[in-house]
Amino acid sequence: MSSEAFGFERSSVESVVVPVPESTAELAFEGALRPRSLSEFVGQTKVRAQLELLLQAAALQSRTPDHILLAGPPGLGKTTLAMIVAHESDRPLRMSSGPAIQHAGDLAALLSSLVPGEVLFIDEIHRMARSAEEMLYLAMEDFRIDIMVGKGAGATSIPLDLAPFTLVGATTRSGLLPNPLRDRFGFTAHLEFYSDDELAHVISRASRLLELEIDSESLGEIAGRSRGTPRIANRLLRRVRDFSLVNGREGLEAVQAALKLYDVDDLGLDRLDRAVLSTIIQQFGGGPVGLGTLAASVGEEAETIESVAEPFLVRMGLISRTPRGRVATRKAWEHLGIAQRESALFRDGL
Ligand SMILES: Nc1ncnc2c1ncn2[C@@H]1O[C@H](COP(=O)(O)OP(=O)(O)OP(=O)(O)O)[C@@H](O)[C@H]1O
Repeated sequence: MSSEAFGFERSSVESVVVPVPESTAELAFEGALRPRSLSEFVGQTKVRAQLELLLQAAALQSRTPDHILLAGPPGLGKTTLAMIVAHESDRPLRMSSGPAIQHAGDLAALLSSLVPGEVLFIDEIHRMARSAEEMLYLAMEDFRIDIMVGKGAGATSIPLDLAPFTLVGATTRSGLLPNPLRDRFGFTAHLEFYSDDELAHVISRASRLLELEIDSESLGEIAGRSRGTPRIANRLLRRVRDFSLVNGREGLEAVQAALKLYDVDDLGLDRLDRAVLSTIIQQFGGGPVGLGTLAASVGEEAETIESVAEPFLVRMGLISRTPRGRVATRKAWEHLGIAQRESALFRDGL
């Protein structure tokens, strides 16, 4: 639409600078870098092969692919894979999320408007309302739902046939899904953290798309601090690009300076990770400390700590989850440069 259509002249438009909120810019950046096919999707070799087979089998039998559950920490490519499933099977994609489905009616409206063969992506499916979950069981199994009309003794249920669809659910907390829901997915993909080599590949692909030149040392440095997560790798690349643009500095030295400025340490720990570690060590003598108490002390949601910080800290061997709570390991004390206190836990080998 032209600027004139809005009732002002082009020259006046050009002089107005409308700031784009950072989150919008980040989202656009993320979208631009999303692989569109399984062959462009880096790493997760096993999951890719499993998905490929599932999609090919469905295509050979001219049916909708089985329902797919994608489980794993944030930023590993669940949304990207859902888009790829739709793209590779040449089907339309509808996107929703658990928090947006707070009543069975929300889900009924969504399901009844699907076109035949559509891929329905529900992100954070573990956060869907319980009443909607129950409706989803029948929908996934028989492509049918029962709609309740009226209340109390006079209530009746009217069955409604749905168009066949493929549900792709994503969750960072597969343990929170009730078994009947989990069992109705034909395939569950557990996404793993990426190796540094795979992340270097992700960053090199993103640099090519952004027409940025980057040497292999810098690639390795960003990859090593990306916490096994492509989203973080792309985000750090963006910060490094900004730093180089503004300061006119390039190469490994610029990468290190940029990441230092943004508080990303050499293991890739960010502010939240370090807050979790230092709280366990400094306020709770290294632990054990329960998740709720830890979250309150750090000033974060327990879910954020459990799904965002903890999987990486456990994977790095910086914290252990014990029946009595979270414990900082010897490596965590060393990493924060705090002298260890001899405790029974260390004697137990933690
Ligand atoms: N295997 C991959 N190869 C290349 N890029 C990837 C890959 N996985 C993820 N990415 C990039 O990382 C970004 C984040 O991925 P995505 O949004 O799919 O993660 P997610 O698991 O859905 O995260 P969340 O759980 O927070 O929704 C995307 O922009 C995409 O470009």
